[in-house]
Amino acid sequence: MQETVLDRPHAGAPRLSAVLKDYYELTKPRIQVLLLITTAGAMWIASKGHVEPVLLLVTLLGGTLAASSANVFNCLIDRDIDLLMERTRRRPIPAGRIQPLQATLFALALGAASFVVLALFANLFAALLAITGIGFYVVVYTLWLKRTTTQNIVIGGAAGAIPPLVGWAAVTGSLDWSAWMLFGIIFLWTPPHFWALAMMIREDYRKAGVPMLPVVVGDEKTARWIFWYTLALLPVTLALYPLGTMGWIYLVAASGLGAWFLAGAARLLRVPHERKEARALFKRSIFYLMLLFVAMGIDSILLR
Ligand code: HEM
Ligand SMILES: CC(C)=CCC/C(C)=C/CC/C(C)=C/COP(=O)(O)OP(=O)(O)O
Repeated sequence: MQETVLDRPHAGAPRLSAVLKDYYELTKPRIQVLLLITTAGAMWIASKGHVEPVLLLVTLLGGTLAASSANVFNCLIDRDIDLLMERTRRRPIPAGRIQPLQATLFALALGAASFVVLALFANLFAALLAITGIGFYVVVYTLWLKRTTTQNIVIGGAAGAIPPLVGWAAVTGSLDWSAWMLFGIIFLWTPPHFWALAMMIREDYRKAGVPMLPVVVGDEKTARWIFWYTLALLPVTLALYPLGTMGWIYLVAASGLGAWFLAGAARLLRVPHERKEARALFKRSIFYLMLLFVAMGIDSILLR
């Protein structure tokens, strides 16, 4: 039987809660949790375990607003390819629930709010770093590299590595070697994180014409690159101990977690066509980074 408007009393005007949910969804909230953990971890290290609670809260708020702005711009620019992919076609803009103009205004407002919050309550340097993160993710990754090269996420991944710099700068007003090591950790972590996901949904990217590595070079070569990046990541994580940034608690955690992550990459190397194994590594990448930064926080609280 044909459904009528009477069957759906709110069909004409969407409920406010549904509209708010759509705007919330545009900010890609699930990714933000890990971005916040990396920002907070950096703040704990930079303050040697004594982070000021108000500064922590305003920096996390400013960081969330910045990442939200970046993600809304990404949803806006990528609405054509998002419509072609199963994973993303129900997002608010391709599904027609939010108009491009509304999304543009929302993204601009979020970016401006992040700048004001960080500049007023943390410092100008942190605010400028967050704006750089938005600019890099939107212009360098989304507008330029994503559709043109298999190295899109290697270079574009630098944007995702900026949140710990924001956290560090909020505490100290500057950046030192330790801060750049945190940047390096996320930079090297991003290819295994993302290529595992891209292997899972390679056909989606092929359909949308996005040159993600598995689409262009296949599963075997991608699994090899994942393994090499994971291997390169481990010495960088461990270097925080001899550099004196972190203590033995972190060293033990980083060694164990590193071995676990590398074992996952090695398993995928053996069965590169197994979607299940790629999914397992993608999940492992998220737990890995989360626990690594939690270990940094615990180490700085207990040993400093
Ligand atoms: C250029 C760099 C990156 C790319 C291309 C990338 C790509 C992706 C994609 C496409 C997804 C699936 C998202 C979805 O379906 O909603 C995802 C999930 C995720 N990403 Fe990344 N990512 C990058 C960097 C990062 C960074 C730096 C973090 C945090 C530190 C991060 C954290 C996450 C988390 C937590 C999820 C899982 C979300 C869920 O639970 O569904 N990603 N990533
Ligand atoms: C300091 C600051 C504001 C930094 C920005 C950090 C940031 C927003 C990182 C996000 C990384 C990410 C999820 C990329 C996915 O993009 P995609 O277009 O490949 O994903 P999609 O296919 O799910 O849209």
